Amino acid sequence: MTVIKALTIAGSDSGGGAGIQADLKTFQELYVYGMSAITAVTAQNTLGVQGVHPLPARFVVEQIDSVFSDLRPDAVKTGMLYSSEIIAAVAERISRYRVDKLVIDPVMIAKGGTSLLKSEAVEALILHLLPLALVVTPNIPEAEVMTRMEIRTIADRREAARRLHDLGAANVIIKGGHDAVNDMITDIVYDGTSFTELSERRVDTVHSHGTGCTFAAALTAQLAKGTEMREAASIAREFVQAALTDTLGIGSGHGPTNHWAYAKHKGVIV
Ligand SMILES: Nc1ncnc2c1ncn2[C@@H]1O[C@H](COP(=O)(O)OP(=O)(O)OP(=O)(O)O)[C@@H](O)[C@H]1O
Ligand SMILES: Cc1ncc(CO)c(N)n1
Repeated sequence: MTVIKALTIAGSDSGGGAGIQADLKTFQELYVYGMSAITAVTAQNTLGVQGVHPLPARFVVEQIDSVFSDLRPDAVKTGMLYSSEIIAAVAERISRYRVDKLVIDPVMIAKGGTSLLKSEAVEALILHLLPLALVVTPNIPEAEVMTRMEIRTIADRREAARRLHDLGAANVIIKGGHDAVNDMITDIVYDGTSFTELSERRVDTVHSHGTGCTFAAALTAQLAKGTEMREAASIAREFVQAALTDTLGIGSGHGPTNHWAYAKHKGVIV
């Protein structure tokens, strides 16, 4: 049996719904062996983020080196990176290890409003990391910050995707979860040539903590297996839709999505 492996470089969410925990659960559900390099530890639950404690950049690098020197991953995902020091260090290692399947989820702000990326680090993310991306997966506010444009319509999303591609990301997926207007939620996938729209019915739930991490982790798992970009994005979309629909209903705030739901509904592992 060939074991497919993926590495997530991200922050820890003590509540288990987002960050490293969401990534590893998602990898596991999709039969990918999960590994982690933790950038920051958050004290977090369904009510919000109570504390953030970043790790030194050199210790993030030490974790990455430990993984690569022994367990070469088939794909790498980044999530919360917190500072420009951590971003520069991660980018250097991604280049050094010639990672060709890098998924960047440009995590900036938690749902309750806590910053997970210092504002000074946005430029570093764009300059150092974006050019290394096989795919970047911003939500609408993150895409607005990175492109410095306002995104209202699907045409705006396409323009933002073109700009992020021009900044160096080979593929761009702009997620539509923050579109409060429509009953359908549309993610757009841009490969530098053509656009694909992934539309699903909006799930009306407060239990949506970690959707972004879960989407990018499912995408990473599929890319690690060799699935092509559009198909991988479509499976990731399906994974999140199931995780939002078959809700766990735990916690008294914005609860986690259900990482078991996809396999349960499919009955088989893809
Ligand atoms: N209410 C919803 N119903 C259906 N799909 C949703 C809903 N909210 C988000 N999604 C989907 O979940 C994925 C993540 O999208 P979203 O825009 O919420 O990312 P995000 O803001 O980065 O997530 P997070 O809140 O974890 O930071 C996308 O595939 C999006 O289409
Ligand atoms: C650690 C961590 N990463 C990402 C997110 C975004 O959902 C979060 N809330 N916490």
